[in-house]
Amino acid sequence: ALTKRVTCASGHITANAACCALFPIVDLLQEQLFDGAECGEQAHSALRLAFHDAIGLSVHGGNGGGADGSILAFNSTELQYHANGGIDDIIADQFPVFLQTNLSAGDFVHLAAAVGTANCPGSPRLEFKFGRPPPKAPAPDLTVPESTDTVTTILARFADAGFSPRETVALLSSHSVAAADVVDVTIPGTPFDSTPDTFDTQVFLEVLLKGKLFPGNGSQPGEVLSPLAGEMRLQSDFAISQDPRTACIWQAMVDNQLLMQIAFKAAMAKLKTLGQPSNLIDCSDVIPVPAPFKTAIKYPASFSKEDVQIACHLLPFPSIATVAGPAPTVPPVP
Ligand code: HEM
Ligand SMILES: [Ca+2]
Ligand SMILES: [Ca+2]
Repeated sequence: ALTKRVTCASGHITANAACCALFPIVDLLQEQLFDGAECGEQAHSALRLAFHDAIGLSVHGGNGGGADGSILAFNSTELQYHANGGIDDIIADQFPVFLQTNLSAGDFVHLAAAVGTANCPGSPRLEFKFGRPPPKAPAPDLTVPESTDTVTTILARFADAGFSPRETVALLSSHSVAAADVVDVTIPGTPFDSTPDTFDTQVFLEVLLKGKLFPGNGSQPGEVLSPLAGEMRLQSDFAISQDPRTACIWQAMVDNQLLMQIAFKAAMAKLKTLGQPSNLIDCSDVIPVPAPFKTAIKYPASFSKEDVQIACHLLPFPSIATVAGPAPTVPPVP
């Protein structure tokens, strides 16, 4: 089959001339938002922002415009919602960059998420579709799930936005490049796995390890015992890992980088276009190619299969090596 190719004035090659305008914006994002293509806090938060924007939609209608950038354009409303705690920082970082572009808020938020995620080694190269119209109104409150919610509530909210339990677990791969600032405000930047700068399956393993401690100021709402000093475990991640509706999907991700990449990429493609016109232009080739995850995941030092709270008995548990030495303390994301 013939693939259409356009060479932009800048020399970049893309599938559609309309995408040429995006290459300089990708460079702008890398320089001004992502500290020169890092998988750091801004990249993590740009991904979270895309989720909190897009999930504001119901397939039954009347619940917001989905992936429309409403969270950026109507931030004074949406930032008041409890579930958007901590989102103020990335809005403040993105807004001045957004104003230097002529993109719609939706295109900006979802381009930034794809570029930021690409900075994380091991991530799939996410799609980017171009041409979202400006958002019409803020999303209503209570569309974003919270870590205090039950699995039933969470799966019902995702289903209402069009996602199956399998897609929901796939989207939670994002917690491999993630940290919490507001779950326990005494320990900002506390990651959900020991490798928050790598998009690996470490989070699916570590959430299954026996909990021992709370990393900061005791037990907070939406937090449960973590296996490692310096690591935060969300109650919702743990509950989803143990629930019969999701446990085997969760466990299947452990040490299966390719499955995670394929499932996350597909679910994100859906998320990033929720509620948007079907005639968006495919500009996926403006997204940088992520570095590969070259090694294998390991148990953190001192852990082994003995410590895994296996909740799926239909699948064999993969055989995984252990890092040598004493149990680590996971450093915060700076
Ligand atoms: C059951 C659904 C989910 C719940 C309850 C949940 C909850 C949370 C919470 C409580 C935090 C920490 C916020 C803070 O204290 O600063 C967080 C961070 C994060 N979440 Fe989720 N989340 C869910 C699903 C998702 C999805 C679907 C995505 C993306 C596709 C996502 C991406 C992220 C990222 C990247 C961060 C880290 C942000 C940063 O490090 O700045 N989450 N999530
Ligand atoms: Ca929205
Ligand atoms: Ca990780």
